[in-house]
Amino acid sequence: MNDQSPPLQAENTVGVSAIQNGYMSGFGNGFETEALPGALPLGRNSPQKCPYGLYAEQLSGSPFTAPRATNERSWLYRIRPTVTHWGQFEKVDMGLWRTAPAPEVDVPIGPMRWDPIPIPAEQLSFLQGVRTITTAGDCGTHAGMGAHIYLITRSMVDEYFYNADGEMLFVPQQGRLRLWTEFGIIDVEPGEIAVVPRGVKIRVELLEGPARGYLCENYGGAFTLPERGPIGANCLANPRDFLTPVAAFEDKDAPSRMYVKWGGALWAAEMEHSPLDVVAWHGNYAPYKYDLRRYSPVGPVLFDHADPSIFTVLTSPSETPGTANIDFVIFSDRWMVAENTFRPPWYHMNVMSEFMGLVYGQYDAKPQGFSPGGVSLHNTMLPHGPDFEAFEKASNADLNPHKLEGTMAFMFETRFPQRVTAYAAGSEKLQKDYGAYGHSLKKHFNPNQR
Ligand SMILES: O=C(O)Cc1cc(O)ccc1O
Ligand SMILES: [Fe+2]
Repeated sequence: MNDQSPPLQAENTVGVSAIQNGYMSGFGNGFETEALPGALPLGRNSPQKCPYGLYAEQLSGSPFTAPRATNERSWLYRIRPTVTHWGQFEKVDMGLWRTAPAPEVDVPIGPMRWDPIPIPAEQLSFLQGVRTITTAGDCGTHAGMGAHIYLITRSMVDEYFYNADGEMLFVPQQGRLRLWTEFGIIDVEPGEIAVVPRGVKIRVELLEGPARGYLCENYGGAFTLPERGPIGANCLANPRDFLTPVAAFEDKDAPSRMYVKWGGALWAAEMEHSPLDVVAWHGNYAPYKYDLRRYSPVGPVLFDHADPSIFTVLTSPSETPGTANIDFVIFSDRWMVAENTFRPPWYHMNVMSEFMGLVYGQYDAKPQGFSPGGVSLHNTMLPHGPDFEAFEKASNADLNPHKLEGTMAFMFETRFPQRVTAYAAGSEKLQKDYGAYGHSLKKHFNPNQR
């Protein structure tokens, strides 16, 4: 190796190479991976006998007949097919997890904001620790979302779960998780996200805790990368930065519990072995993770503030072009350079509804009161924008290039109005006076001075 060769990574590249031990790089690729040599049948999906005495099972995330661009399925070669895991299911308590439609309380006609929900000392597994803040659309028609906070203080042990109601986008805010999935192992921490497609079995282990984060349960079209249009072939979220785990399996016989969220209810059955028994798999329907700090934002380089859609990481499309079921949008480190421009978000009203969270740092439209771990909700066609402090500061600031640093806010934006749960409406963390933040904005109008 030549001593003069450039460093492998640019100065501001985060972490190590995309191809890390245990992950494969790319978004929506047709992957193939095996945890035992030769476990993957060659040249066909369903041989008369699979290697190692495995069972073949197809997991279809899209209708069989979906166009190629949206057709998603994987073939799993497992110790036992999922039907063998199937015991006597009983409905169990869902805790504070809610599913749309959930018209529990009247939704206030105003902005809402919550301080971070504290993580209790009590033992909470992932399933016990989900607290729904809002629901939108109708899970039964595969439209809309649930927006949740998760609080985790213990690992799931011999407990497994899959969600038939939607795919799950994890946005960790505190603590590290290991998602043991049928497809392999994903470690995820604040600054990263993980997506578990509908129907994929998992066990959530707490690597470093306690943990808190946001969870978007997407009842609609699977998250995909947004079109880049005139931006071209690069920037925003680049496909190579998405990481899907290599196959890993448990051959474990032990009294276990299988939980399934199905039709808005939680069901549980006893079983005698781990369902994370997939020795090899191939296909394009699989969980993945992504480091949000790899996102390459594109924005106004001369003047004005662009629509937040330029910061879309993933989008869940609806049947209507351009009308997302959900957009997952981030506000991450970036330079603000626009001349003669009010640089923070403008005042606006939006037909889409906006659920926001903060992973770390400060959000420029709300420098105070919106804390990491907190939530804000700006519902369909309700006015919002910078608070007094943000407005006065931005309208009087020197417009030198300025870097917003150490910040990671995000938005789950959906085409549907969001309903607040009884839990969220009754939470003592709901900021009672937030709805009136607009009142402190001053009148500056002077007809005699342009
Ligand atoms: O309301 C918000 O804070 C989110 C948001 C940010 C932005 O830059 C433009 C529009 C928008 O809704
Ligand atoms: Fe907004």
